[in-house]
Amino acid sequence: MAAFWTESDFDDHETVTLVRDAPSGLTAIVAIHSTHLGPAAGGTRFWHYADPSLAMRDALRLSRGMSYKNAMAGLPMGGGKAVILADDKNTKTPEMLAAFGDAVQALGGRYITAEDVGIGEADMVAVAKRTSFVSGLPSGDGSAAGGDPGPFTAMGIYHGLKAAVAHKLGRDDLKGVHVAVQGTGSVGGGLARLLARDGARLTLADRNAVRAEALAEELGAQTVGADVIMSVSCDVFSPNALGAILNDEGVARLDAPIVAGGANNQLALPEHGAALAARGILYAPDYVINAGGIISVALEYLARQSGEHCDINEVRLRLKQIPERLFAIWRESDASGRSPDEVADAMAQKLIGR
Ligand SMILES: NC(=O)c1ccc[n+]([C@@H]2O[C@H](COP(=O)([O-])OP(=O)(O)OC[C@H]3O[C@@H](n4cnc5c(N)ncnc54)[C@H](O)[C@@H]3O)[C@@H](O)[C@H]2O)c1
Repeated sequence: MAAFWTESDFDDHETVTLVRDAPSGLTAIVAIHSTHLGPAAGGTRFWHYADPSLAMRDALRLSRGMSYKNAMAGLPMGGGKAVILADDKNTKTPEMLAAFGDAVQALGGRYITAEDVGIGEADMVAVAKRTSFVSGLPSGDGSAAGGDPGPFTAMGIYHGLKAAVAHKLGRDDLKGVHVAVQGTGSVGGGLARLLARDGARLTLADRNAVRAEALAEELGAQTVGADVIMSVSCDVFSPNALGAILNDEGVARLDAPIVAGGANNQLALPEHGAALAARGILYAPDYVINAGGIISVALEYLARQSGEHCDINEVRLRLKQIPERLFAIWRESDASGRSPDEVADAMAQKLIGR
């Protein structure tokens, strides 16, 4: 693999910091893609990578995604992302989190961190002991936004999925609309509960079959194996597990007129957005539909900085605006013939001055 600084993912970043703390064993990358709209906000991923260059690539792609996501969500935040390189036993210690907090503090507020895959609320509380540039902290009595972003992400996807059904199928409700949900974790599980409440017909799959079956029993849904969920004949395929599932094979397997779900980086390559459009499948760009979590953590952070309480109703209001952005993208896509992901990227790049 070429040196990371020659990679195309690298060269549109403002700064990329490699953090090493020998006493704690911490190795981390903090990628700041853009601070054009405000401090770079984006979570910290804790993951074991077979090759460190894959960690760099992940950080770079995810931080650029955060710039686009924050801009399209109308937040006064730029985009960044941190990756902590875990060992093969996923050893995570308080010393490591403290050293990571010190590294975030040393960036002086250019990067604001939060939870991501492998990092939970308790970890953020540990990081917050060393830096104030943290969000996603527990919200206490539930009257304020903040804490685990998963439920807010799920709520935003629910609104966006309804918008997709209205745009593509001309339906204002979800009664009997068949949704195939890939991944029933924090986001997919929360989404499935909201869809069930509206009378949607659900087919669920998770690599952890026990988890999918328990949720199916609770909601009166069906389950299928994780290897076949993408081929289920349905109205909406909702990816809420892994990225890069919309590759040549994945796009060919789909038997649904809509793809609307929360997984980050769903398109394996940009050309797969065009491949979906060529098949007549409506795509809800991932970073637009899954912005609910960052909306919550960003508003929590901004409120805390000004010594205020973040009103959960303000977050709910902003989540309800996700459909407006999607409709604008789809209208532009219909008018121009460009795929929705291409339209969304162009809108986001304009917003961040690129
Ligand atoms: N949590 C958030 O607020 C948030 C925000 C934006 C985007 N996302 C993205 O949404 C996705 C899900 O996040 P989450 O927080 O729900 O994670 P999670 O770990 O709670 O849930 C993910 C679920 O997917 C399952 N899974 C993994 N591989 C699978 C496969 N091949 N087939 C079926 N199921 C599989 C896992 O077993 C797990 O149950 C991720 O791509 C994440 O990056 C999450």
